[in-house]
Formats: sequence, structure tokens, C-alpha cells
Amino acid sequence: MSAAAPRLALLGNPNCGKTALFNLLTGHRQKVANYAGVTVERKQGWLTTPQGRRAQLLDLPGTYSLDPLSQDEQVTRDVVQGRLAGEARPDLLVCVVDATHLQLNLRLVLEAQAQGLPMVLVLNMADVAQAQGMRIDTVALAAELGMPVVPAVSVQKDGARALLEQLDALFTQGLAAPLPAAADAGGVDPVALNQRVRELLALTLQVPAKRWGLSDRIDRFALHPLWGMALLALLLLFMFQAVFAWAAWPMDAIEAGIGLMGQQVATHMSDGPLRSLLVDGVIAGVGGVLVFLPQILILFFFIFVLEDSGYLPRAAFLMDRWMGLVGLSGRSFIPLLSSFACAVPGIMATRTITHWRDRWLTILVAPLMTCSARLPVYALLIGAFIPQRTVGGLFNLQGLVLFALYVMGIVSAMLVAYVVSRHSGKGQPTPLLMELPAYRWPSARNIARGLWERGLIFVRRVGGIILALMVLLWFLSSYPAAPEGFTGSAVAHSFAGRLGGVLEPLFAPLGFDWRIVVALIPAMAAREVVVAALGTVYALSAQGEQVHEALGALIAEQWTLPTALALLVWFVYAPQCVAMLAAVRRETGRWRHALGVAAYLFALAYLMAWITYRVAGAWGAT
Ligand SMILES: Nc1nc2c(ncn2[C@@H]2O[C@H](COP(=O)(O)OP(=O)(O)OP(=O)(O)O)[C@@H](O)[C@H]2O)c(=O)[nH]1
Ligand SMILES: [Mg+2]
Repeated sequence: MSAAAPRLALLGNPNCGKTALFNLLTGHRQKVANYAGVTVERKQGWLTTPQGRRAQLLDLPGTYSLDPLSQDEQVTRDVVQGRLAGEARPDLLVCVVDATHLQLNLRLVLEAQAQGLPMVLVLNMADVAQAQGMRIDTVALAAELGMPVVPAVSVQKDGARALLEQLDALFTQGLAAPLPAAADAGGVDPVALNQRVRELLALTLQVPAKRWGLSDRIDRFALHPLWGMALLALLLLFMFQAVFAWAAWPMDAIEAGIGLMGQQVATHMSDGPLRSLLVDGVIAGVGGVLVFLPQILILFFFIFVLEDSGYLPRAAFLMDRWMGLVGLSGRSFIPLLSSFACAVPGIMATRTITHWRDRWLTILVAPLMTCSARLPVYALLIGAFIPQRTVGGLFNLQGLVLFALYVMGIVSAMLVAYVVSRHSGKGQPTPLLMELPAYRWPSARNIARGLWERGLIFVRRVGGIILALMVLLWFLSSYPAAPEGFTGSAVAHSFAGRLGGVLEPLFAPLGFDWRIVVALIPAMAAREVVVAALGTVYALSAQGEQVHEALGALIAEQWTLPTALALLVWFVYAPQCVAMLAAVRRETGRWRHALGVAAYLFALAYLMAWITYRVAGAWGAT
């Protein structure tokens, strides 16, 4: 790229649509959602103006002020002031404001003016402002502020045309050289700032008389201490019911397809290592995980709807009091909720938490939220051991058990937070200051795109790391081959079987036999690998009629209920996820912290699985 290409940076309050604009201009697909604090690091892309000029565009975390409170806001200040090592200051600030919240948003614009950089003001969400009957005199605003002002709708195909044309005009003119930044970023007098904002609004903004909006009416119910909680519980319960109920037929279809493929290969190939690799390693292992694609997509469908609608910060508001009781702040809610998808972005999202103590506590318990990689494990075991029964005429028992496992993770997280915060001294309770965005219909395009991407990620994982691990596991479980006349399972004679045998005594108190232990080892890389690994190990050790049975049916025959329950509980706590531990190391800067997380999770997993095994056994569930 040409070294002379101008560098543009997007600056604005949280949730004003910077990332939506960034995606529209650069064609990227960064995460956009209807709550504050979605973007926590700087992202870079390229845009092309209608006249064919290229410019570099930076997306930044949202901030209310250039006087940063949290780590993500600090990134924004550092970029704007050119404090980031190895990175020049931007040549132009593209200030984005939510046109429906000018009073709040203009403060940052005025503060940014003290930075001495050329600026453009984008009045985003122009569609919403118009629908609310607002009128903004852009000409007067531009004259008052001394910078170009353009409207934009960042979620519409051509919504940034005015901005692009304005950029062309600016580039033709030549951008002014930046002046040195004001020494003290937050040094603007807040009283004077508010006064100036009021003046500007009086001159340029016409709003219709305030009506009770739909958002307010919904919120009277959704934020009610009692009804609001009931709604939240119902929403979550419905979600887990749907994960089982809606996924049934697509899963059956995928399973049938994979079964057919296995049979075709088995009948058309001559017996030998290659056939075994394909049937037992690839098809039984990898295919076994692929079956869970529909459930993962359904889970993400709900997560996307919740994110896009604006409901999440309401849930955070409802939960704030309860989180305070265990020493967590309401700010922890969204990072913890993101951890339902995956703990890695959840741990990254803790950058929005101001106090280190609150942040560390959130990082510590984030892995206890049930991530989507555990879903295949849960679904496999629930499908095999929990009967498909209707409870109370309404709920399906499998969905209820799944819900209970999620609740178990949440309750454990709360208990751990409580114990740790009691022992690490009382922190300052930080009040939850959070904007409640207006409710919005989730955009079908956004959701479809998100699901497509999620599906691709899952299939790539299955075809990449899981496939590779399964080939390796197949090899380790097939060699050395059992000698002629060896009685018992051939797998037990292999490398993997011997290793499983050595470790078996350690896990025997939990009811795990050597096959489960063998499957737990590759699952260190990623939790859902255990499903594939069980598929491979059981396919290799299947005899006679069992050869054509699906994994679920096989384990239902061979395991006792206490073993299955203990393994389920193991995965509520399981520390097995290299990516999560690496994220803890990255965000805290210390290996010690990552090892601490691994150790406490392992201890908890072992203890809880043991208790489950003993209690279920004593209950007579054999
Ligand atoms: N109707 C409408 N919605 C918009 C517009 N721009 C963004 N949105 C929505 O506003 C919400 C916030 O958008 P984001 O792009 O994530 O906001 P952000 O400024 O990057 O937020 P942070 O990263 O948290 O600072 C999302 O739900 C978008 O779909 C717009 O012009 N019109
Ligand atoms: Mg963003």
C-alpha cells in the first residue's frame, strides 16, 4: 500500500455504531451488537472513496471521554494522541455520534477538538433520528463546530455515501497538518463543556415533544425486579428447550448421512489400516462431532438475537444486585454472558472493567460459564442417558437437564467469586453506570451472516484440529497391534490404551475407565474433542454387532448412569482448553494466573465429579 495513504480513526461513544460504519466502509466483519463495550481493541482496515482514493481506517473501542478509566478506553486515547509505540497519529478523526443522543455524544466531540487533529462529524443512526421526528440543522452545526458534518446510516448498504464524498473533498483539498495535542486530555472544564453542548443543541436541534417510547413501555416490565427476573429465566429456559427440540430432525439427517457414508466405505473397501483410519478415525470421530452443528447454530441464534435486540444490558441491570452480593460488579455481566459462546472473547471483554480486582475475579470465573464447545459433550451424554420425557406437560426432560448444567456452572461461578472476594479483602463496590440502548428488531441479515460464520468456524475446527487429533489418536490406539491370539480389546494393547491404563487409577474414583481417560487426553486441546475421541476409541474397540451402532447407543449400553453423570459434571468445570488458558495469560500478563485457573478448575472438576459419582451410586442409580 502507498505510504502516503491517509490514516483515519473512528472515535465515538460506546454503541454509537462505529464498528457498523467500519464494516460498511472496509468490508470487514467485526462484531457489532446493541450494547456498550463490544469493541475492546483497535482494528484496522482499508476503504476506497468514490474517486478511487485509498485510506486506512482504524476502529476503536468506544469511550465517553479522552480521560480513560478502563484499558479499552486507554487504547482509544493512546491512538488519538499518537502514544502507541510504532504507530503514527491518525491524519483525520472521524467522530461518530448517535444522532438520537446528541446531548451525551457531543461532549466527546468537543473534547476531541482539543487534540488538534482535523475532524469530520458523522451523525449516525440518521434513520432512527428521522423516525423519531428529530431535525438536525447540519449546516449550522458544521459552522458552529468548524468541521464538516454528514449524516449516515451504517446498517444500510449505501448509508455512508455522504461521508465518502466528504472524504474525497477533504483529500482533494489536502488535510491540515495536525497540531500538538493538548497536554491534558481530560482537562476540558466539564461545566463549560456542558454549557457549550446546550448552546449547540439550542441552535441546531428540533425534537418533538417526548412521548412514552416503546422501549420505555417494555422496560417497565423487563426491568421490574420480579417480572423482569421471571422473563429472564423464561427466556433462558426456552432457549435450552429449543436447542434440543428444534435440532432433532437436522441432527438425525446428519447422523444418517454419516452412518451411510461409514457403511459405504466399510463395504467397498477391503479390510486394512486405511479402511480403519477412514471408518474408525475420520467418520466415527469427526462425524460424531459434526452432528452437533444444528444445536450450536440454534444456541448462537439466541445469543445473536439477545445481543442485537438490546436486551443484554437490561439483564446486566437486573443481575447487578445479585452479582454485588457475591463480590462481582454488574460490569462483569456482559463478559460472563459472552463466555457462553466462548470464554476467550469473554475474558477479552473484561477490559471494560475499570478495577483490576473486579476484572481478575471475572476472568477467574469466566471459564465456568458453559461455552458452546461443551454443548456437544452435554448433548451426547444427555441424549444417551436422559430419557426423552415431557415434564409437567410442558418441558422436555433433556432440555431441563441441559438447563440445570448451565445453572450449575453459573452457581459455581457465583460461589467461587464469593469465596475469593471474601478472602481477597473488600473491594470498592463500583456502581453500574450503563446506558440502556433503545430496543431494536434484530437484523435478519446480521443474524444470518453471524450464523454462517459460526457454522464455518465449527466446520473448520472439525475439519482442522479435530480431524488432525483424530488421525493421531487413531494411530496411537491402533498400534502396536495386538499379537495373534490376544484376548481382550486390541485398543488396550496400543500406546493410547497403555497410557489410559496407567492413568486409570487416578480417575477410577470418578467412575472413568481407561477409554474415557484416553478420550480426555486429546480433549486438552479443545473440549468438544472428547466426543470425537470417544467416537474413535469406541469404534476401534467395538466388536460384532456393535460395529454399526452410533456412539450414543454404545455408551448407553456400556456405561453406568453414575459414570455418565460424573463425566457431565467433570465438563461443567473441566479446565481443558488451551485457548482459554492462553487468553488468561495474555490478559493478566502472568503465567502464574493461567496456571492458577487451570489448577483450581481441575481440583473443582475432580471433586465435583467424585461427589456426583458417589452420590449417584449411593442413590442406587447403577
Ligand atoms: N438503525 C440503525 N442502527 C445502527 C446504525 N449504526 C449502528 N446500528 C446498530 O447499533 C448497534 C451498535 O453498533 P456498533 O457498531 O456495535 O457500535 P460501536 O460504536 O462499535 O460500539 P462499541 O464497540 O461498544 O463502542 C448495533 O446493534 C448496530 O446494528 C444506524 O445507522 N442505524
Ligand atoms: Mg465497536
